[in-house]
Amino acid sequence: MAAFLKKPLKLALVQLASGVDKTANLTHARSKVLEAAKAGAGLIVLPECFNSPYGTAHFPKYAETLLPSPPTKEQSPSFHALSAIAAEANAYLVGGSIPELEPTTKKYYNTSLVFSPSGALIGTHRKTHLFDIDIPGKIAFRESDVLSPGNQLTILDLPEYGKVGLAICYDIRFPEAAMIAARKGAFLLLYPGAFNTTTGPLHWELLGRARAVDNQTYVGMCSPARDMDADYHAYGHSLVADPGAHILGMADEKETIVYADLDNETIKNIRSSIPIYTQRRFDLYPDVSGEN
Ligand SMILES: O=C(O)CCC(=O)C(=O)O
Repeated sequence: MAAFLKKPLKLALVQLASGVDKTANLTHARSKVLEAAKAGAGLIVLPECFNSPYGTAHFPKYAETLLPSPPTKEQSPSFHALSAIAAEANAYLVGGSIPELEPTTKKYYNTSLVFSPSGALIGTHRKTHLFDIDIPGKIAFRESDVLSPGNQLTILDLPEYGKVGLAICYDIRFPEAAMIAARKGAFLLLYPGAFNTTTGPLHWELLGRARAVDNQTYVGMCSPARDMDADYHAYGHSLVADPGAHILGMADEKETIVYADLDNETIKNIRSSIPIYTQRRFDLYPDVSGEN
């Protein structure tokens, strides 16, 4: 069986406590990422909207311009901060997400930026499924009032380790993209995400373990810490599930770093004991084969 994960990897999910001050948030993110790197993490993840409050009212105020790439420091302080932090940490860094303003179309996106240990941009993901829900009496949210959806699935290639599927928060509810990333050889599916105190207890862990068991890959979900002074209360509970859907580590709602050691053996073992990879009937469902 092919090695999906070329060598063991320590993953770190930084459940960051952020406030309204972007510069302070970036400085704080740096210290937590360096802490994770010092603990041996080779891949470090920040949450969705890690340097701003989460919410439609906040997206335009905090949006940065990323195109044409590379942006100037004035256009995107977060791009430059993340690049420098990745290089200083000497680790892969997933800059959870930031609100992005596309300068030509004037559209806003919820965009993740990924940097290599040398500080080079190696991938971006614009959230493809926007968080538009209405649970009467509980929570109504319409990202699409402000944001536009991205139109591409994202699979990162980390040369030393292997492939990682990347998507953002509500994207996790759509198993098709996860399945395609797994079929293309991803060992890990990563979701920076800010669930809330209604859907979080109901679905957060369930969805993480479901994507893991569907695909027999590792899954990492990285939330902001909960801020009761903010208008949106993130669920927290950043977690890592293994390819057998065991929880390797999970936070509560406070700021912390969740670590997990990932290896190829675990993927191989689960795939040989429950061999759904060789039992699939793509003749019955060719459109989810990942071959298209
Ligand atoms: O799917 C959910 O319940 C929450 C999603 C969310 O908070 C988001 O996409 O930002």
